[in-house]
Amino acid sequence: MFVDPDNWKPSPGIAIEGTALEVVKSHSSLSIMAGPGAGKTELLAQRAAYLLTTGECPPPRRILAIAFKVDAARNLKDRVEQRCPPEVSRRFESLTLHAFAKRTLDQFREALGPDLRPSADYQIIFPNRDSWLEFQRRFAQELPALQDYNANQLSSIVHADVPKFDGDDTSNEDRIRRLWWQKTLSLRPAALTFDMVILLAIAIVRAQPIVRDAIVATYSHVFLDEFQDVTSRQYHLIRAIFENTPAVLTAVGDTKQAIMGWAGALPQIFDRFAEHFGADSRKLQFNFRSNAKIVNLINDLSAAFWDDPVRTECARKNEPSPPDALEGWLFEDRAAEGVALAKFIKDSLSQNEKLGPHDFAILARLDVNGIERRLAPQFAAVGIKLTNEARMIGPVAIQDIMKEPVYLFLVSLLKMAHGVRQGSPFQTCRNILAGLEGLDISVERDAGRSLRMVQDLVVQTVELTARRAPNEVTGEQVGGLLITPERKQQFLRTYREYQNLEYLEALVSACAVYFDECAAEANSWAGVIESLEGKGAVKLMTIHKSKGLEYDTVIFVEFNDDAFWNSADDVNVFFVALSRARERIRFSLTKDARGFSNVNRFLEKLQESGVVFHEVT
Ligand SMILES: Nc1ncnc2c1ncn2[C@@H]1O[C@H](COP(=O)(O)OP(=O)(O)OP(=O)(O)O)[C@@H](O)[C@H]1O
Repeated sequence: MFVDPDNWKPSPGIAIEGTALEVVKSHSSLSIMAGPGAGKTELLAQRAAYLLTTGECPPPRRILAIAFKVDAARNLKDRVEQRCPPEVSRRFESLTLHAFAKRTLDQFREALGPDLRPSADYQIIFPNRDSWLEFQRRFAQELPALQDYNANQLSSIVHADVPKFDGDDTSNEDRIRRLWWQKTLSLRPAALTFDMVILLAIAIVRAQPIVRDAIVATYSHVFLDEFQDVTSRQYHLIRAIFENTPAVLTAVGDTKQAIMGWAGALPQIFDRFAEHFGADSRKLQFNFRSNAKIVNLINDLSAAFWDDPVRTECARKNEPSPPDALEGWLFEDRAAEGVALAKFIKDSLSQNEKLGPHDFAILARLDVNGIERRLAPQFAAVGIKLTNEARMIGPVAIQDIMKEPVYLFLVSLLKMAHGVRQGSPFQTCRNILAGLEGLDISVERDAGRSLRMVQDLVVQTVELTARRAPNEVTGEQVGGLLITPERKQQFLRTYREYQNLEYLEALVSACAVYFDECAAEANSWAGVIESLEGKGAVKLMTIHKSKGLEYDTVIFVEFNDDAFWNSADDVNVFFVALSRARERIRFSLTKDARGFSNVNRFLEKLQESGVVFHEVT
């Protein structure tokens, strides 16, 4: 049933040799540092496939993959699902640290003493500056010391640790912390920030070794993806559970893509990890993503901006790079820029039939909504759709909706109902359904059952949609048909990230709204499906959202002082954008921008590295 470790092969098209192979097969904890496109995510996916299929992670034990952002968690899960059969990938759990902490609290809440135990229906709150000032104002009489601190300081004090309810308070900070926690925990439902959830999860595993043992017994291996973005509190939870246990940890990251410094990401995290988990470190030296010209540019700029640059080698160096791989454009104003970008993409599409609109990404640091308003009409004028996938529909960004199992389930059924086979909709639908129904499709009887269930659903979808034009069917009808109340309960039980029914319902409504938007613009079901999959549109997103993704052509807009203000993260943000491109990158500047003094250092280095900036009239 298991593959012999010596006969294990990576997935087709993936070359795993040398250090990478050593990492895949490692029995000890390791940290892997590597530059962009070095295959860090792929390496974790291959290691998961290796551990699960060879029995190094034997059933019922599991792999726990923790990422620090929702997108990274989903990316990794998607890759493992693409590379392993469902009965294997089911033992791979990929979730954010927040979701993991919340799950720990939800499962073991009773282990907390009465002073710290929130009500079972607690809500997550996101206090902003005004909330802290309101707290200060309301309780100033009870605790005058509150007035000595500003909003940021109050947040730090409250989240430094769980409060002590016994013994004497030693300081004002202790008293402030205790007051906040008392007030929020005594609300019905209780109100907790995510940091409070993490602190409570730490308190549980510290106080109850049996809980810690249960978690460690579940997971033989732990992956930490995008580890450069971990904060001190998050890292504490990982230590509190896994330090000095047999769990084998694999942390991957790129210190040069650390763009969460503003959110408290820990510097020197890899050194700490080595110290606490005895983890040796490894470096990956190839860039599998970008062509030689782009890799050279990344190397040149790394040498210019960092004291400790690591040169990466282009794994594709024998392939030719396009002559126009790197260019800068300077436009008179934003209106001229919009027209030219639309024309550039339209011309590129007509010159290269292998490209689709979704191979182009427009990246900006900020204000993608404003950029969408500005560019969308100009793109529409030449027949190109632009999707701002960072736009929120209800509580979720479009790009997150697209990765949701609920959404994939709906889209796969629409695809089958309308004969679209690309992307294996049958497998997607059956795997999700098997998970929901608890069926093991490697067993013949369950395989047959899941097949019949899929067929039934396809018939229902055909009945609802086939004889009508897309804009005659609403998203609500599709959602109501396929995501019944019982099905919602199944999703809640199966996908732990769907934390409660309220969230799931908001998500289903968001899917419906997005369906309506796609249907309104398309004149065929194939067109709707293309839009639903984000295929027929050029992508517009923030650089933060582009992390972990890649595109044939990346156009970097608003490269000016509105978006770069000499923050500590500027250089890393710039590198993240640069390294998303496989074939071509464009830097687009407009003379009507506020100014270029903060980005001048990038512009100078780009020109020194051979990027030619044309004035476009
Ligand atoms: N070992 C490999 N052999 C062939 N192709 C690979 C290999 N590893 C990764 N790739 C391909 O290279 C690209 C980049 O891989 P991946 O996204 O895993 O890199 P990463 O290090 O996580 O990138 P980043 O940190 O820049 O987001 C992907 O298209 C992936 O399929």
